Amino acid sequence: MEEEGRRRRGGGGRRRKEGGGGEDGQGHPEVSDQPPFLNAVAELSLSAARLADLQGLLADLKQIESDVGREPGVRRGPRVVDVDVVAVGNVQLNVTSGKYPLEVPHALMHERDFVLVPMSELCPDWRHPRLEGGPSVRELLSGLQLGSGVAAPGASVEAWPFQVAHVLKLRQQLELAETKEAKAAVEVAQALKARTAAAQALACAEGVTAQQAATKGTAEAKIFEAAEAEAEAVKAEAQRGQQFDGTSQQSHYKFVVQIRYQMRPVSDVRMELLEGSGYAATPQDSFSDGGDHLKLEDAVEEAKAMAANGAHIIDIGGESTRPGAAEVPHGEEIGRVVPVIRAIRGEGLNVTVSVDTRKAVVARAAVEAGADWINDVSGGEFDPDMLSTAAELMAPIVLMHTRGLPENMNSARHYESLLSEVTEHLAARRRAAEEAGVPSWNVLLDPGIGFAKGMDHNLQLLRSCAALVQGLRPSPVLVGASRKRFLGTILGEPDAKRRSGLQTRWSSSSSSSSSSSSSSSSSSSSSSSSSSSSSSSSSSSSPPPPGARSHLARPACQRPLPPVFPEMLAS
Ligand SMILES: Nc1ncnc2c1ncn2[C@@H]1O[C@H](COP(=O)(O)OP(=O)(O)OP(=O)(O)O)[C@@H](O)[C@H]1O
Ligand SMILES: Nc1nc2c(c(=O)[nH]1)N=C(CO)CN2
Repeated sequence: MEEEGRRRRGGGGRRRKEGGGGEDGQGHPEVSDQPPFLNAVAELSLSAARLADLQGLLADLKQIESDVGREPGVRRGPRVVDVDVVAVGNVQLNVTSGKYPLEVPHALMHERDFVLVPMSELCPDWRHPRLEGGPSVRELLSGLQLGSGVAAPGASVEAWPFQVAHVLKLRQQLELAETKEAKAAVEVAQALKARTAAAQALACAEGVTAQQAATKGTAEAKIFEAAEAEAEAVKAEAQRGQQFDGTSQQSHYKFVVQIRYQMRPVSDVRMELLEGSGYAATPQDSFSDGGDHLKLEDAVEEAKAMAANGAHIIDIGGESTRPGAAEVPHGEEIGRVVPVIRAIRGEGLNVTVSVDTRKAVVARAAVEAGADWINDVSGGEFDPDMLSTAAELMAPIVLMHTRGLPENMNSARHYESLLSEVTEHLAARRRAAEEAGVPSWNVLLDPGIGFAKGMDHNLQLLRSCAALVQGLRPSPVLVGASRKRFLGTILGEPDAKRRSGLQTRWSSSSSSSSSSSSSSSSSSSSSSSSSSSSSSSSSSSSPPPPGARSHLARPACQRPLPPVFPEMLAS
């Protein structure tokens, strides 16, 4: 009761933020170790029928949560979406029976900064009908210590997590609708649209384009469609001149709904193998395709085979990044990559097409030809126009860690503290990208395995993937390790083409630690190097190559999902 009494006096005495640990005031432990949420509130007007059946309304909200993909889990724990009724005008309700008990206003709304901050923009003068003195949202907020990640209204946008800034931006862009109700409904739709930003980040992490994500009937697409339908319905009702709250005092029965989307759990951000990193339109220059892909048709066939074998990302490069490689003039580079990108796009393959280039003009030509994202091994440092070009193209960009140029990077391998130097460098590159106008959700970071790094550095970075992901959150982290030289050293396989077997082993969950790569069966064929050999090789029973370490052979990757490196390599 004491607890309850304190809670009901308002925000002044209690200073808690979700995720702060302890209990939540309702006997549910807070789950502090979870990814951040995108928080929004929206105000809608209720129809008379809805007002008479608020539990039915809650049931519908629960249905939306489930449609979006929420599954039963730990109370207050990670959830992809949470839609709560915050308040309904000055209604006070506490129904404890039924499938969905309902307390209105929401029992904890007055002590949640993530509710009060957005609410203070929407309806700062709404008064809590149950708390002593009927404090307004403004007053409740002023008595509350803000948690990190939530800024006071009016604070600079930089202080906000990017998701919230995005919601704000959308709100500013709102057109004035004819009626208050329609405006509110459109606003919900707009706020939900903010999710597309997150969708894009997820799409990057999952190796699909945002466009594909939106057309795939994903959670994001569904909720957005639902919100738009709602907006249309309310608009239509408004046009018919109906009242929505069943009373003549519409503003009393505004219904405030809180919508929280949880960002993808960081531990779940998948480390993509940069499939096909050796797949270049430049046979003489490519670091590991051995000159197999001279012809466009071969390149397309290879791309098809890779996609069929579960590749999520196909990286097209027209300039080798191998140590010592020389620069290719940009016109020539464009001539190498653009036809391949066009041809692959023409095949309609469900893969992310990445263009591996350090040059802005090449990136532009490639994106215009259909590439989904830019992969810049110089982290945007080689060409001063790269980051602004990515911003202008609204293209996601992979920023990789390296030092110097491919010509001299091998002489820049001294690190005092590898992990922190790589992490700090990447964080600085991300800041530079943001300053150039690239939204942070369009940035992917890559530690650059093999770039200004020796064998031990590579292994240390791979073992530290979890720390990298943690240190670089919330950006997706991408790792390209397939067929690199250090793997050949470990496996005793100097021929890059034959190293594809390592990937095969990773991807073959049924293989035992002693089963080996059989890329030899296909590596001599011009159209089946790289990951295309994986399906044929899983049946192999040839002995492990000399020097193969059993821990690397641990099966982990279940196609089509790519492996998570930390799980794979941490011993
Ligand atoms: N105003 C309200 N809005 C939403 N749910 C409510 C409300 N009042 C009571 N509930 C009840 O709370 C229960 C748990 O809600 P939910 O599953 O959204 O919890 P949660 O997401 O873990 O926590 P919360 O929503 O409090 O952040 C539901 O079964 C619902 O019936
Ligand atoms: N982002 C990224 N791009 C690459 C990488 C890599 O590891 N990461 N490796 C390559 C071949 O050495 C070529 N391109």
